Amino acid sequence: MTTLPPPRPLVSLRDLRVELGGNPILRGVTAGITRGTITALIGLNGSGKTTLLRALVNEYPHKGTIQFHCGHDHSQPYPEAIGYVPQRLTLDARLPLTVGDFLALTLSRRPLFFGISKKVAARSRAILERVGVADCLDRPVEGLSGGQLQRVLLALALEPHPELLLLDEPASGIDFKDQKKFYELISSINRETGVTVLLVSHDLNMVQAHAHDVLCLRGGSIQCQGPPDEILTPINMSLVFGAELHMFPHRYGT
Ligand SMILES: Nc1ncnc2c1ncn2[C@@H]1O[C@H](COP(=O)(O)OP(=O)(O)OP(=O)(O)O)[C@@H](O)[C@H]1O
Repeated sequence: MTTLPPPRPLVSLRDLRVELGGNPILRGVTAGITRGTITALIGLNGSGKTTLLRALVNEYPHKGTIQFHCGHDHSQPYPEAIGYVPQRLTLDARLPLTVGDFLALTLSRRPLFFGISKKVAARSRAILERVGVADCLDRPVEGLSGGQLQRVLLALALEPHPELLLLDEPASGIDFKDQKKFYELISSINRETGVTVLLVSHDLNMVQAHAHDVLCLRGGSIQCQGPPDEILTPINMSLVFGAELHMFPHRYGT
């Protein structure tokens, strides 16, 4: 019988604590995020999921340890090896940016008033093609649907080659059909590039179908962690959500 090597964590959290406004939000989180997998972070509203993601990108000061097992320097204000798709993006409608302008602001090292170089325009088109929204390049960001905007943000988060992709409820506000497609896209990017994904989700069906590992937060502490089949049980879910939930095996048609 062959013994499988133990999973290698990309990130180890040890006794991670975050206080916001004088209140303890994360209360000693110890967990590992396995390299190359999709880990779903679940829990009630206010349990600290976004706070955990923000601590990972140094947006919130923390106590305890966040250790990245890779060669990159993660002490920078916003580590380059991390891609982030926020829960929501509030844009000022008075600033009519096209998707191309929006991407160029991040991809280009020169001010937008000098125009967009051919290289940046080609790169923008290529990264939009990768997530299936190349036709949005010349459209105003404000006019995009929720699903299109999330794909544009995902395209940006994948630049240039993150080791860790943080997705904060990336499919909230998207209709069921586009949600399913969005999760499938994330799965295929994870398979093709090997990027490690930490994904906040309230959709337990999608978590069961696409995550390799589930991390459950309750009141700022880890309630349980493990593969979906072991974690998404009625007993665990009543501990995490305080409500009786029954999961049924996923049967998506192709
Ligand atoms: N800047 C802040 N100052 C003070 N308290 C904050 C701040 N940001 C968040 N909180 C509080 O921290 C707690 C955790 O918030 P967080 O956004 O991490 O929860 P969440 O699990 O992501 O919730 P949701 O599912 O609703 O997005 C909440 O009680 C929230 O009110």
